[in-house]
Amino acid sequence: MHKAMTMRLLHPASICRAYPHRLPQSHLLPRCFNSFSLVSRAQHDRSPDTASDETPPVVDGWQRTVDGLPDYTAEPRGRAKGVEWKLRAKGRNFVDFCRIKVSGGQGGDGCVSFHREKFVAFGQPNGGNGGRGGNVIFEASLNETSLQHIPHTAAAPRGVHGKGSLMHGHAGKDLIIKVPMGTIIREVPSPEKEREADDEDDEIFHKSLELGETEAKDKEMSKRWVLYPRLANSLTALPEGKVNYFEEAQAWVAEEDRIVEARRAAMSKKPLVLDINEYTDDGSKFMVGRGGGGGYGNPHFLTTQNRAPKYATRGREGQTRWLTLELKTIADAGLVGLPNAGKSTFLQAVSNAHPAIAPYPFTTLNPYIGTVDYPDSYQVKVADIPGLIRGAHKNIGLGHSFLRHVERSKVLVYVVDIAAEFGVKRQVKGVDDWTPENDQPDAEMVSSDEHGEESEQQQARTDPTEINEQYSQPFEDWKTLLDELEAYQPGLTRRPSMIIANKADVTEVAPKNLQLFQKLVHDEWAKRRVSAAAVDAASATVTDDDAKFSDHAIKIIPVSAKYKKNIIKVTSVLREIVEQEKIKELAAVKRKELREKHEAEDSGAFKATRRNIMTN
Ligand SMILES: Nc1nc2c(ncn2[C@@H]2O[C@H](COP(=O)(O)OP(=O)(O)OP(=O)(O)O)[C@@H](O)[C@H]2O)c(=O)[nH]1
Ligand SMILES: [Mg+2]
Repeated sequence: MHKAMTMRLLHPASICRAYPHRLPQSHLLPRCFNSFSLVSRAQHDRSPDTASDETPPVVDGWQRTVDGLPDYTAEPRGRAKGVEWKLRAKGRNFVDFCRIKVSGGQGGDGCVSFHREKFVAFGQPNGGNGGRGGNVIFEASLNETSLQHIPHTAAAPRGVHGKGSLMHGHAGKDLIIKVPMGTIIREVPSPEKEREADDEDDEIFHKSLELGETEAKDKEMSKRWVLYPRLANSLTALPEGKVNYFEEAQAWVAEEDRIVEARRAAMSKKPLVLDINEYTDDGSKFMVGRGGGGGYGNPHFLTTQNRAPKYATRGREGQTRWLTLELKTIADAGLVGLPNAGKSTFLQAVSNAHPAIAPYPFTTLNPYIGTVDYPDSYQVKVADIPGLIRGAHKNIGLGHSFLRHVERSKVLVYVVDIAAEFGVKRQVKGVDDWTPENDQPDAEMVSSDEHGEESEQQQARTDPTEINEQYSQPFEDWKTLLDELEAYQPGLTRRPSMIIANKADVTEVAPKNLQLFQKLVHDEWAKRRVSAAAVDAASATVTDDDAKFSDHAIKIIPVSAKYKKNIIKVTSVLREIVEQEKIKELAAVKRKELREKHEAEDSGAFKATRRNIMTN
């Protein structure tokens, strides 16, 4: 009985080793645990109850037909839950935004100690200083691609306390956290709630203890000072005529504290903002949490009058900051398109990347970067992002926060499915089933104009191609993309752009669609440029080159990403635009550097004159 109970508690692997003769034939399989599960599954398959079950058994992820063959018409289990599961943002292991609390390590405490030796009655003070606390440092790294590894709190280790015989404590080790290129670090105010809760906790603690006045004073003192045993008693009962050197030392330390506080306040006047961009070198380091200084050992307070100081200071607290980290991928071109437009297929066709490609929406969940290699070793980085859908700015679909990954791209590449037809491609189950019918206007609008809404709905139910010959589904898709980009960041669509009319191999509809699409796009682009120029002229504030509307006409290139047709043309056009933009950007950077240099020179001259005036 006892043996049987023990067996039940044992891990299957250990049972394998302990009782090999009790196992079925399958114990010869390499892993015991697998053998058990296989046996149980085999038994399950054989049992008559299971055979009569209404739902067919699932093996290797595929449902089985009545004959026991895999039913390839049914979706595999994992995939069936795909879209809904993804929409709930489950299973995402890519993090592009996070908040972190960094705190530098506290300094080590100084030590109170005196030299002890035979025949030396009163040895000199020899307590060592404490080591400084470790710093929290961010290091720009090309090897990181996500913020997943960033901890919620990062505290550097504290400095080691000083010891007797003048042994200084060593400094705490710096905590180095690698952050990917393209990360923007911003300091944010510390959450108020937490601070209040902390204060309350302290108060409750003090009240519960009901500390007496002297006890509370001692407690306060021990936060800053390390005192020799029974020093406090000797100070209170100081004989007349004796000087209290401890008060003198307290005044020095208070003065130093004031200076340190003032310096810290001056340094933290402006909240920290760091941009680790493409001009940052790999391995560059940025200190974000400074460690506190170490405490002084008692020799620090030695004077000609006071030969035996019996006090040392504690280490200072490290700097604490709350930071947000936002990763904005750096690429030369960003692919923007509806789900299933073929963005990932295009990336695979032009670059060395192998993103996931499948005929269901939101295959791509995380940005993916591919590099297009040209014969002369020139490279263009292209970022593939999840698909955008109408209403993404209202958090429909996967939302639009992932657009931060094309925000820094020099060129926007719209990928449009040129074979799209009204009501055909929108019947994909899940998210992509938007039609003009279920795009209901806002509740306020409904109440204000009920009759108008009715007639609008009636119109929307019919096929727009029947009413309007100029209706083009690819054009509507492209406009959706523009609207969503503008909703994310006004002015983003002014960037240099090109359009890839993908799926041009679908010859039944693509050529007809392309003609109408080209005409409509060119008209719309011209209209946008004119209105943008008018807005710029009205507001004289637009001086930045980036904010101006891109000066070239938008190019539309028919492509078949799946069959790799017209790829050379599209990559050469892409390179042309990227090169132009790089030249412009470089010129802007040089201008900025020159301006900064002049400013520095001017301020230097001013300082020199001031010094001259002071010395004269
Ligand atoms: N006929 C044809 N099919 C294509 C072409 N390009 C892509 N497809 C198909 O379109 C489907 C979707 O392709 P993806 O590359 O996954 O589309 P995506 O835009 O990355 O989609 P999401 O990642 O969901 O946003 C796949 O079944 C592709 O085989 C093309 O040029 N011609
Ligand atoms: Mg994709």
